[in-house]
Order: sequence, then structure tokens, then C-alpha cells
Amino acid sequence: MHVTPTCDEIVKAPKALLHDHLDGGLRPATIVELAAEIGHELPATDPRELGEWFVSAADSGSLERYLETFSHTVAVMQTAPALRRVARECALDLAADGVVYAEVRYAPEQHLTGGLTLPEVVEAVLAGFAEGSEQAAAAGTPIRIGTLLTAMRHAARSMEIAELSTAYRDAGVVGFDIAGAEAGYPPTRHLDAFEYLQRENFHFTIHAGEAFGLPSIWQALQWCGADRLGHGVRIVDDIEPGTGALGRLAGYVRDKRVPLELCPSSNVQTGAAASIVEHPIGLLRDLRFRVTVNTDNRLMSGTSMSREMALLVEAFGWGWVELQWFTINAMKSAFIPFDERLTIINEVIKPAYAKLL
Ligand SMILES: O=c1[nH]cnc2c1ncn2[C@@H]1O[C@H](CO)[C@@H](O)[C@H]1O
Ligand SMILES: [Zn+2]
Repeated sequence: MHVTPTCDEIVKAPKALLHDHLDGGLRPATIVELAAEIGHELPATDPRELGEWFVSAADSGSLERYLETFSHTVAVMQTAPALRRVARECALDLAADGVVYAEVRYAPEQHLTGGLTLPEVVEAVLAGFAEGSEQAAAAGTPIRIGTLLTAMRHAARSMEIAELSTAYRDAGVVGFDIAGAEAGYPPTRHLDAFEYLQRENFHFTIHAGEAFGLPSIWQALQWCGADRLGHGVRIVDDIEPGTGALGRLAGYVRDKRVPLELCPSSNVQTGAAASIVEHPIGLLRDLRFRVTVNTDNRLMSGTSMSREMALLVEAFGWGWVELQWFTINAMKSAFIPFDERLTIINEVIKPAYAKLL
């Protein structure tokens, strides 16, 4: 029997999230308070209006303009207490939404204008995640958070950020990423950082195939050695419409089970997909790529992990079978050790979905 999951049920079901930006998920009320403390001017000072401003400003159809909205969130994240607070609230918000495992990313190099050093930034965020996770567990909604450190692809600090990632690998940093405007900044600009990470047996994902197509995905995998693709949605350009025949690159991605960190609402906002119903996630799931569902930026998309799943249920008629599949796909693709992934799958995810299926 096919049961349509309701929004409330989706919130309660355990979910795993691999692609969420710390500076894209602040509570509007927190931005207002932190901005007032430092005298940063915002486009609106009423939290509700500010939340709406972020969504409409990010609704631009262009990744470059979408990214401009981050100037306001990054501006209020320049001190250790502010970073710690934002990270603590992020853990609490994800946990309250039923996320049991999350990898949250941010770019330490963007948080130095208040005089912090790179290690101080990392330590403030890790302390915030630890505090938030502790509070969430006490509230009966346990969550495990792994941090990914991002280097900005237009900048030249990727090697330094890669080294920072491995320095904190035993303290909660589980991977590395590059983000920012894609066109004109191929991942191969950062080859030395990726080669270093491979020599260190570390994990990394690369934003690729969002605003730019197949060459970016090909470089991320075949030159840089990415474990996963941030978005990767443009892999559909290598699939023949109608027949579903896979080109060489799409075949490789599917055969190797390369995880795709798909972010439906974000893609509609940046113009990478026309609408949720037309989002390639439908095709990619039918063809059994290693698809995962993600939020990208909860603030800019006015979304949550549960909302992304509810939108997919509505658009594609999916039920618990698909939601469990996405969740297990994400957990299998996580950057924490295999035994810890299995424990979450077998002790948290499967028993909960068994009651829903
Ligand atoms: O979807 C995206 N594509 C590319 N870059 C992004 C996306 N979302 C956020 N960022 C960039 O990543 C930085 C660190 O978190 C953000 O400041 C933003 O510039
Ligand atoms: Zn992203």
C-alpha cells in the first residue's frame, strides 16, 4: 500500500544531510541581533521581513547573484562568540527538524575580518556544534554533526584550508570542499590541495555541475579525485533524453556510485532547474544514481530538510520507500568511518522507517 507521508511525519522521520552551509542557515532573528551589536546595516530589521528578503534576493536565476546575499550572513560571523552561537543554533535547528546526521560546511577564510585566526574560527564553530548537539540530545533529538571546511574557488587559500582540515580531523572536521562561483573557476585550479588530501587519506567533495556543466564534473572526478559531487545535477547533460542512455561520464558516475548532493530548491533559485517537478532528481532516481537530498542554504531557500522531502513527495508522488532510500544513500556516502555509518543506519534509520513503510 502506498502511503503519502505528511509534513509532520517527515519531520519525525530520521534524516541525513550532507550538503548544508553554516553561513546559509542562520536564523533571521540571530542575524538581526548580531548585526545590531556590530552596527552592520541590513536590508530589513524585522526578522520575518529579513527572512523573506533573503529568499527573494536569492531567487535570482543566477548563482552569482544568489551568492551576493551571503555578504550579510558572513558579516555577522566574525567573532568567536558569534560563530559559536550560529553553530549551536544550526545544530539545534537541524535536530528539531529530525536530522540525525549532518555535515555542515563553511569557509574559514571568510571569517577573519574581525581578527580571528583560522584555527580560532574552526574551534569556535566546533564548540558551537558540540554545545548544540549536547542540548539537542538533552531535548530528546540527538544529532551527530561533522564539519566540512570549504575553500573559496576564486581565492588562493585552498592548500592552507586543506591543511587546516587535516589538522582538525580528529576534532570533528570530516572533509573538505570548494565552493563559490563555478564558471571561470575550474576545480583544477586547486589541484595541489586535492593531491595533498589524497596523500593524507582524507575525504572531499567539490561543488561541480551546478552553474556549469559536464567539464566541471569531469574535472572534479577525474583530475581532482572528488569522493562526492556538490550538486552534480548537470550530469543529466550526459543522459540521452527519452532513452535514458548514459554517456561515458554519466556511466562512470553511476557505476562508481558517486554520491550526488542534490539540492532541489537551491537549484530552482539559481536557475539550474526550472521547477521542482522538472528537477532531474526524478530521472536520476529512476536510473538509480546514488542520489541524496540536501538543503544547501536553509535561509536563502526558506527551507529545511523536511520541507525539501515534502516538496519531492508532492512533485513526484514519492513515499517512505524513496525517503528511506535517500536517507540511507546519504548515510552510506557520509565522511565518518564505516562502522559509525552502519550504526546510524541499523540502529536509527532502519528501525524508524520500518514502522513507516
Ligand atoms: O550552491 C552553492 N554553490 C556554490 N557556492 C555556494 C553555494 N552555496 C553557498 N556557497 C558559497 O559557499 C560559501 C561557504 O559556505 C558561502 O559563503 C557561499 O559563498
Ligand atoms: Zn552548496
